[in-house]
Amino acid sequence: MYDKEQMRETRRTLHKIPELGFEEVKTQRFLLDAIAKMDSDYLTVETWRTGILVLVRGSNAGQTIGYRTDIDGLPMEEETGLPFASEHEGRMHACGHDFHMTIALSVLSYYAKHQPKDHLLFVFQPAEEGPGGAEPMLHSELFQQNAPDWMFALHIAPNYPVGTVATRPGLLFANTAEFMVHLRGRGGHAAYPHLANDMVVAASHFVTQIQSVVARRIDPLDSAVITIGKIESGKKENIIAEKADTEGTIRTLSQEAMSLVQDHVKKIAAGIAESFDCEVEVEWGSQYKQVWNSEKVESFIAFSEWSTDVNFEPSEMAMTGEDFGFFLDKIPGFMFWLGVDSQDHGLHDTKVNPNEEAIPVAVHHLIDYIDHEMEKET
Ligand SMILES: CC(=O)N[C@@H](CCC[C@H](N)C(=O)O)C(=O)O
Repeated sequence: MYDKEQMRETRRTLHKIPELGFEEVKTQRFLLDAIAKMDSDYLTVETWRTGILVLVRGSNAGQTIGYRTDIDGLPMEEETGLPFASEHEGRMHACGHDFHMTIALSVLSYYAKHQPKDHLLFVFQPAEEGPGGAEPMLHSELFQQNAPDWMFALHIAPNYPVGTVATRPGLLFANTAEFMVHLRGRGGHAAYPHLANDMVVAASHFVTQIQSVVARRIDPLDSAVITIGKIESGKKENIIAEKADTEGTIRTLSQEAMSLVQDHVKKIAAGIAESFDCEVEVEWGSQYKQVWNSEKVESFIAFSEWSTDVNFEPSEMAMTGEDFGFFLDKIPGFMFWLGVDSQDHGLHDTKVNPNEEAIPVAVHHLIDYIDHEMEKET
């Protein structure tokens, strides 16, 4: 198995080469090379787009256990100042997928040397941050040929200390929907607003008005979030902008709340077009299913509570999204948080710096847990 030093080196190499969803060419190459070096005659390695599926054939299999890691980075400029910071301009592993991949590779390298009793399917999935690799991968012939009986995955958690694993039965992560709103008016001179049709003002009203959906349309005992993460408009202080493009994401705990919010985003956009006498187009991007932990999570919770190597915390639901929800919609399993102690800078922060000590903790806990699950079946 990888030793601590190899884990650190692997993580740092991956950290330097973040790539966006379905562009993970270097990442895939790196992973394939690392897997090839494991040189085991009971591994079957197949690629699916920029992802990889590795089947570890068990010696006396009664089940197939799936373990998934995501492999893509984010469109962000890293500001950590670390010596192994991203070498790809405008790209960063700011959501821990470099950790996730390193952990998956390390666990795989262990089973490449110690043949498991059951089959293990390692899923290196592209495009979690968007446009979403899980859904098409799940439906691919390749995945279906080796579909696991149950599967699980982890996500780093900056708010928990190293050594902590946290999860809960049922809903863990929210339903998500990306949307883009394009407003088109008439540009002009800053001194003559009455002759133009200002899309900065229209977009500002849109952004403010949609916040009232959460405050006034969602049952206070339910929950929703609407975040506009990007606005693009205008060229100069004295030119009235003829267009504004906004991008946002909706998060809800229920599918009903999701439909309601989406409906109101459309209505408000139409209202803005009417009152500002402009054109509007609402475009929907990827929509992820909630992450729902099946009863299988109980075995992980019990095992983690009993283990002296980790500290188990019952976690709250989170408004983060994860396309692993598509796998869990069809296959029993669960997701859990892994503490990486980056309190000042969280996920999607240009300065997030998770503690690498969490990697061996996760690797050993995963191997112990998988071994325990395989022993139960004998
Ligand atoms: C764990 C995490 O941060 N996941 C992402 C998933 C992206 C969902 C999609 N691109 C969207 O923005 O709706 C997250 O932002 O929660």
